Amino acid sequence: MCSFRCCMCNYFPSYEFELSFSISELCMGSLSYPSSFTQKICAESKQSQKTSNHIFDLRSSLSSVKAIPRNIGELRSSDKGVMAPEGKSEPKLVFGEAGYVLEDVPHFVDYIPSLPTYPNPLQDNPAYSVVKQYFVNEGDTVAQKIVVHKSSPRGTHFRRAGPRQRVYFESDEVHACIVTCGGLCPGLNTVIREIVCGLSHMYGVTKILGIEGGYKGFYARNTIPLTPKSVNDVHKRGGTILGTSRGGHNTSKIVDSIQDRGINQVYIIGGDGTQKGASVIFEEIRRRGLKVAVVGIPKTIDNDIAVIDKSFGFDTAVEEAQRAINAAHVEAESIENGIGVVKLMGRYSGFIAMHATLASRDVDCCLIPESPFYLEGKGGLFDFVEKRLKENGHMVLVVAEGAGQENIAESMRSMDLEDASGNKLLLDVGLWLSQKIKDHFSSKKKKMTINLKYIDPTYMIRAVPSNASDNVYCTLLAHSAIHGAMAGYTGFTVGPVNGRHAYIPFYRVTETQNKVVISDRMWARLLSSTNQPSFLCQNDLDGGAEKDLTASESEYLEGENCNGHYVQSASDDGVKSIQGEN
Ligand SMILES: Nc1ncnc2c1ncn2[C@@H]1O[C@H](COP(=O)(O)OP(=O)(O)OP(=O)(O)O)[C@@H](O)[C@H]1O
Ligand SMILES: O=P(O)(O)OC[C@H]1O[C@](O)(CO)[C@@H](O)[C@@H]1O
Ligand SMILES: [Mg+2]
Repeated sequence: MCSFRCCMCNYFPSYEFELSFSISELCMGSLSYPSSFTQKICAESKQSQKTSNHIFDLRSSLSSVKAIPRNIGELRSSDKGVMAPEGKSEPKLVFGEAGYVLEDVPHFVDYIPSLPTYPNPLQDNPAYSVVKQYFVNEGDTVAQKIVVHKSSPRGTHFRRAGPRQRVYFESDEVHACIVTCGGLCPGLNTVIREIVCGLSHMYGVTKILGIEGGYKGFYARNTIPLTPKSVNDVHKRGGTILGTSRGGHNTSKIVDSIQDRGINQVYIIGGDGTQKGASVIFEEIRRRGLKVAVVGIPKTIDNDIAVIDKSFGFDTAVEEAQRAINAAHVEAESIENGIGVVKLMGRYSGFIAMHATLASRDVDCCLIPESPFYLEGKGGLFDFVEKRLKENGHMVLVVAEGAGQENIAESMRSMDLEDASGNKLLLDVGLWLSQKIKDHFSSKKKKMTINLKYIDPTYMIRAVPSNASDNVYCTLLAHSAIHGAMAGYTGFTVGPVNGRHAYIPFYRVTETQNKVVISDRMWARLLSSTNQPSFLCQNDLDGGAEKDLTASESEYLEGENCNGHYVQSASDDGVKSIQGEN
């Protein structure tokens, strides 16, 4: 016998359901396929003249599932979770009323039946026991889209992050590890610190290992024991105390190492590549049937991770960029026809450059990868530089490192090199642009004296410690990650969606990258603040036909998004769903 509560309306049947289905149906099909188990339950509720269309969340009643007198030993190997034919687990979708969809994250019970649960030790923690309703309701979900119309479907939701009433680990059973991968980012040490302190102070965990040097550290480097004492002031330092790397993701060696060391919670901090790696590790762990939670904490200075509002360290980087822009401005305005050029990070997206420009107000022109630009001719960059110099006597130009890569490749031999993770190595747009501007103004035709200073603070803006607001954000991320792992969730990335922390399945944050949408209001704000040309209609300005946009150019023009970025939805119709707020 087992009882359920509807996760939409809290409907709680006054009778208990006879469990006429097998435990494998329960563990496999129910949450993923509403057409199977959920409908079965709804049919039961109809029979008893109760309201229909309830969505029953089995998690809330899994402790009672344990008590079902069916033998777990009956499980066949095919019962170990919902696996797609190629061995990859399928998305867990729960459908509700009015177009509600929950894109749920995996849970141990999906592939390990009959796990015991324990009361959450937080209920006895003096710091938390005073908090009214500290535990989140099992059915709480976070909407991906918050700007809606009367008739809009309710749309995609993610499971709300936070502590649960019951946990799937006893404190002394937990053996956690933390690894940092990819490039540096302000706040890495804060996240490490808060995972260690959170596990220790909230859940009484004592065994926490740091994996040195990124993914390859699992099988090729030493580990460091981490304690609240050893990480006490690491948040004051930039970088990562664990070290990081690119490349070296050997799934079976990594999972062997996890298994051999008896690790059962893996916290993986990194960008899109890292989250892809974490997803593969999760799949292998699930295939082996291990009770190991794999949790991703999204990190990237570029702020291009899909679904989440913002990545940690981004604010710090934008703030640090102000120092370089200020220096460029001081240099430029102190000399006749002074031009300050500042290169900022942003491999495929221009968020840092866009925000740093908007924050500064000293910038005359911002160039980003999403907005192609041209140098010569009417409406081109040279024209604009000359105009600004004539108007103001100086100018500041901010360029994201990924901008204008096609222009550079056209004028010099591109070598198409990649780093160890397969990311394209960029040509130095700052140097190239500075040289082009110098050449243009010193040409016989122009003969205009300019004084150009090129500042390249790219690594400086990501090597600093995180600022106060990023520190708070890192704490929330770490805590949400811990609560999720303790509650038995796995295979997820944690992050804020419209301000609420949520558990997001790996595939949603890795299937696409956020980009600045140049037809959006945020980019329009930048254009109106700098009063720079949009560089979109060279042919128009030259009196020719409208410029044919390439596929990638038109992608950046699609949709309206007030935060200036798009997220491609996983919906079948392929329509881009826009997240953001005014
Ligand atoms: N598709 C993938 N499958 C498995 N592992 C991957 C994949 N892509 C990247 N990785 C691994 O993830 C780690 C980090 O990847 P990458 O160097 O691309 O940085 P990132 O996490 O994207 O961070 P950032 O680019 O913001 O610095 C590397 O060790 C790399 O081998
Ligand atoms: O650390 P590396 O390998 O030099 O890579 C630099 C890249 O990493 C990032 O900081 C994050 O992806 C990018 O902005 C930059 O292009
Ligand atoms: Mg990356």
